[in-house]
Amino acid sequence: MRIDVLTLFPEFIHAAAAVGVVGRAQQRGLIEVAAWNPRDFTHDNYRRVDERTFGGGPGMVMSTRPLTDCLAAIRTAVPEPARVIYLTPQGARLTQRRVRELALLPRLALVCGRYEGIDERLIAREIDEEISIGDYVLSGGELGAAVIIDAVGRLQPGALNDADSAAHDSFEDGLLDCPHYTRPEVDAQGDAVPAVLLSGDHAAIARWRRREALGRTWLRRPDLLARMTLSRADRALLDDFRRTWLA
Ligand SMILES: NC[C@H]1CCC[C@@H](CNc2ccc(C(N)=O)cn2)C1
Repeated sequence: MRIDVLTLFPEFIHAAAAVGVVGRAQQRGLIEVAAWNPRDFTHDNYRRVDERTFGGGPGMVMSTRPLTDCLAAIRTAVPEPARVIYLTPQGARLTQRRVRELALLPRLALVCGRYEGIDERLIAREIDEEISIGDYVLSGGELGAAVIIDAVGRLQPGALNDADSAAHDSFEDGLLDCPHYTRPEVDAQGDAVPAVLLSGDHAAIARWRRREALGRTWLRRPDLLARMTLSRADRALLDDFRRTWLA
C-alpha cells in the first residue's frame, strides 16, 4: 500500500511512520509512506502557504495554488489512483471498520490542514472523503494522518508477527480487549494473576478472555455492545460475567 501525505511538516510524518510495526512494515516493503510539502510548490520569495480569509475575521486559510500543484504532483507520482482523504473535525468519525476498508485500498493520499483549513472549492474538487479521528480540534491534520497510517499499516498482511498478533484481535470483533498480565504471578501488593491464566487449559483461558472482553465492553462501552448480535455462547459468557459483577 502506498500512502502520500500532504503536510507542512513532513518530518513529523516520516518520524511517526519510521517506528515500530509501521516502520518495520515499510522496511518489509508492505507499505510506502511519502510526505509532500506544499511549501515546495510556492513561487514567491516568502514561500507563502497561507492567505487571509474572505469575509474577514481572524485566522488564515491555506493557499489554494500550492495545494493544487502539490496534489497534482502526488497524483502523478505513481500511476495508481489514490483515495484522497482530508483530516478535519468536520469529517466522519474514524472506526476500525472503516480502517479495515481503507487498509484494502492500493493507495491513499492524506491531506493535512493547518490554520483554518483549505478553500471549500478545493474540498469539492479534490477531496474524496473527510475523516475525523475524534471530537476535538488539533493544530493540524498530521496527528490524524499518523493515526490512519498506523491503523491501516499494521493491518497490511505480514506487518504483525506472532508477538503482535494478539493486538490484532482487540477491537477487531467490535469488543474491547481483555485484561493482560505478566510476571510476577503475585505482586508486592499481594495481587495475583487470575489462576485460569496459569492453568495451561487453553480452552478455559480462551473462554475467560472472551468473557472479560464481553464484560468490559458491557461495563465501559455499552454502545458497542448494543450494535452487536451475540452468539448463544457469548450471551452465556456475558450473563456469567454480569452475575459475578452484580453479586
Ligand atoms: N476549523 C479548524 C480545522 C480546519 C481544518 C484543518 C484542521 C486541522 N486540525 C484538525 C484536523 C483533524 C482533527 C480531527 N478531529 O480529526 C482535528 N483537528 C483544523
